Amino acid sequence: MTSKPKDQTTSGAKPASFAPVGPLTGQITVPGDKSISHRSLILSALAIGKSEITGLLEGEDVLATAAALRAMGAKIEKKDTVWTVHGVGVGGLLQPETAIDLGNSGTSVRLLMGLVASHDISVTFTGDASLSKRPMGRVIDPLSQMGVNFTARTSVDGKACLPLTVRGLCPAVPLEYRLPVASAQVKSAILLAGLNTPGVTRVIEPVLTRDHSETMLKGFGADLTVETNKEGSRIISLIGEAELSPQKIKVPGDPSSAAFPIVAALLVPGSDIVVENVGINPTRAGLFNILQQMGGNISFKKKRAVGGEPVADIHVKHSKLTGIDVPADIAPSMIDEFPILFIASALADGTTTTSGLHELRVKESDRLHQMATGLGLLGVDVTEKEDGLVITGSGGEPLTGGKKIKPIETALDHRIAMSFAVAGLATASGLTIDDITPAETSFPGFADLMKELAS
Ligand SMILES: O=C(O)C1=C[C@@H](OP(=O)(O)O)[C@@H](O)[C@H](O)C1
Ligand SMILES: C=C(OP(=O)(O)O)C(=O)O
Repeated sequence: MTSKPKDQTTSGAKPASFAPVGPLTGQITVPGDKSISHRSLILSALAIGKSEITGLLEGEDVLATAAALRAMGAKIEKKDTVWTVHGVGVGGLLQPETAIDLGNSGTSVRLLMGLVASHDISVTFTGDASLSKRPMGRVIDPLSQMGVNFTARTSVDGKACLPLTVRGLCPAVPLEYRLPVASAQVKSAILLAGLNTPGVTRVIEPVLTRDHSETMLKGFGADLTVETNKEGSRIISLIGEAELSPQKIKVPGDPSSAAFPIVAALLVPGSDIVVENVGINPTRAGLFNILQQMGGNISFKKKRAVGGEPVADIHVKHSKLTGIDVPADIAPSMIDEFPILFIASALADGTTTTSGLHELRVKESDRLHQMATGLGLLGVDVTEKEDGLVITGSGGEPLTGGKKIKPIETALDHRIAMSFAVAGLATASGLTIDDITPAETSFPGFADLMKELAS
């Protein structure tokens, strides 16, 4: 089982202060990609035989996925730097003995709901205060159409939420499903359910989202094809009752984690850093593109492929940034990077507008609201709209919030915590966030790494 979930009322929250530092310099690496790490463990657990994973993100979210898979029969262990997974084969998951606690991790719960849906087992999932508020109907709806049965708690606003129980069906009914929301988690849940389902499971994706599941399913030997129809939608077809063969996987550094030191280096005068071995898959690299358009001096060195994913060393120098209109259609390729983009925008010259970001309201926190509130405390000119923020930046002048203001609330959200940690470097006299511990979900060692860059 996972460690005890953090809860806002009883947690061991650790406030932390971040203040201006000298130039950031040096070469660093960031922890492994979270999305690829979850999928590496899940697909390895379904292969027959031993897979080996290096570079796995050892953050709380991924460790929660590992614990869940162990509870369903996979043997997962770490020796030196290598994780080995002895898979049970597609269809071979066992009934866990107790409920599975997935802590703060939306990806874990949504992907695992799909995974267990086509097994003849019944699994109860729980999570922390943040995960328990997030909508699960988006996964329950398609999987129910496959004949799977769910019981979920209904939230006060009528949403299906954790705790929930999935009663899997084997064989499930194959599904053709058009995604009503741009979500790689929903797409992946359906494809994972399709692995143990006879016939063809098909997902129609009108808006491209991160494509790691498709790439990795093919890499493990699944019969999966992707076509684009006349309207430009992707049609992903998977032939079920698949046999997956074990793999050796190298997980690249997470672009969503690299985003924090990269924006910090853009903001702190005199900085010059290289973040090595970062994934630059176009379905994930929207932030880098936007920062370049804002005037960020960001260049990609030694571009190469690692395990089917494009990777580069990213060189960043301090830059004067200019506000821009961020097109709504770039959102899926930088969906987790908006909090840190808002910090960059708060220091840019001119106004940055964002739109089409309803999804940000149902992440680990309501990210539009948390960011607008925190930026407001720092004296930033920010307007919260229904689907985005409008921010007029300081033109590089330090933000005026200081130690006198109350701690910025992070609401169990790692990206909010790390974004305001970076903002602290660009204040006149520092700031305090109410809890740095959420960073452990995706970026263990975040605060130490930032200190290392400043020393
Ligand atoms: O599939 C994934 O690994 C993820 C998909 C995204 O969520 P949505 O599918 O809800 O957009 C993203 O926000 C999350 O951090 C990871
Ligand atoms: C939204 C995120 O993750 P998850 O949905 O897995 O909790 C994130 O990492 O920003």
